[in-house]
Amino acid sequence: MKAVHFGAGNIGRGFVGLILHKAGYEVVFADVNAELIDALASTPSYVVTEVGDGGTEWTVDNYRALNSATHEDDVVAEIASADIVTTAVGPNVLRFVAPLIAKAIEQRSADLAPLVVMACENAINATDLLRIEVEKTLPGAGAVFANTAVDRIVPGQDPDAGLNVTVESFFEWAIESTPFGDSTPVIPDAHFVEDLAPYIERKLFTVNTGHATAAYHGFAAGVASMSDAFSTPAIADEVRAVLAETKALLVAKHGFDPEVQQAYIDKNMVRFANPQLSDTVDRVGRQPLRKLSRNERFVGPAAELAERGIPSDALVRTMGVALKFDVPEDPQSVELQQLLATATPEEFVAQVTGLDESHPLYAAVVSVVRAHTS
Ligand SMILES: NC(=O)c1ccc[n+]([C@@H]2O[C@H](COP(=O)([O-])OP(=O)(O)OC[C@H]3O[C@@H](n4cnc5c(N)ncnc54)[C@H](O)[C@@H]3O)[C@@H](O)[C@H]2O)c1
Ligand SMILES: O=P(O)(O)OC[C@@H](O)[C@@H](O)[C@H](O)[C@H](O)CO
Repeated sequence: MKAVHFGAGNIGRGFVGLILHKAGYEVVFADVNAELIDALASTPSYVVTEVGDGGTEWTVDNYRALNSATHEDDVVAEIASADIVTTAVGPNVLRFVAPLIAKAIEQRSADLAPLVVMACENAINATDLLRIEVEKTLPGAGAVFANTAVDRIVPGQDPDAGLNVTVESFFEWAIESTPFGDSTPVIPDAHFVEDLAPYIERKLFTVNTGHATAAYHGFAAGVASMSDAFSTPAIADEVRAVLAETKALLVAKHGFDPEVQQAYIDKNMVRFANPQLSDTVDRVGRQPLRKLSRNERFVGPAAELAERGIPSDALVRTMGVALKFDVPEDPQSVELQQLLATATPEEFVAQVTGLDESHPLYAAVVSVVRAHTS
């Protein structure tokens, strides 16, 4: 069995690559980072170290690595004969890998089972976004496209770690089952669910909303590490406040038992504060324009709460604090600061959040942007 995985970064090596390896797949990593690909291609194995309860060490081998910028045809040929193709490149990069997947589907022998395509990104229905991009060059692409929700905190790695990755011991990979019919792939560490929407929304609007809230309040308070941010009582209070709001939405929308959702929040508060994970507010707050966009972890739940007449004050307050995120190495942070300096609050809200003035959340968001810029 063979899987081609785009994005040999943190989650690629420390989560998707590991789980597919454990499931018995030969993994072909494809990435545009030449140094990383050269290192993988010349190293027969790397180690994933899990920290936290029940953590262990895994050695990943039986992989190959290809540079998808310089060896596009080779990558296409690998996908054409693979069982599965996965991505962990970031939602904004899916459009760049899609043409390779489209070419591979076109070249694929009719004797093979359909290719399984799964995007493993922090975005709602990321595989659907990938499918739309694939179908721009190959309308009606004949493959199995399955959405997934991936959860494991994999921080930026120590530069001396080489290919080895330190991750938290917790992980969850939920995959929608319906696209597979009766030929679901065997991936023992994943679980297949009929309706992914509650899983992905619970994950994104709890784990990622809470995480980003700590990152932005932490950045504003001059705190660099995520564990320090979570051990600052005022920041932990802000996280609890936003998660109380997203809980109200998840309970109302998906019918989650409030006590079960509260237990999920409490478990995540412990995960977030794991002192053995050296995670930074710069990583967790990265790409603030993506994080402040319409269907993402703040505007998404806040908009739905406003539509239901339920308060979202802590979410909106955090959006205001996110505007302070000023990290010169992060191109979206630079763009955010330029926009704040040049656009009116109304223009900023329309462009960044996609809310229009008739939306019940619009006035509150314009108001925090105005307070920030005046
Ligand atoms: N790190 C985590 O804790 C975590 C957890 C769950 C989900 N995710 C999601 O996984 C995705 C990747 O995150 P990450 O933390 O691993 O980031 P990362 O920066 O460590 O890895 C991304 C990799 O993608 C590669 N890449 C960029 N453009 C590419 C292209 N056109 N073709 C092939 N490869 C390309 C980069 O070179 C890099 O190696 C994101 O969507 C993120 O939200 C991350
Ligand atoms: O990857 P992002 O930029 O969408 O979000 C940053 C972190 O919140 C994220 O990577 C988490 O560590 C991860 O989603 C945990 O499962």
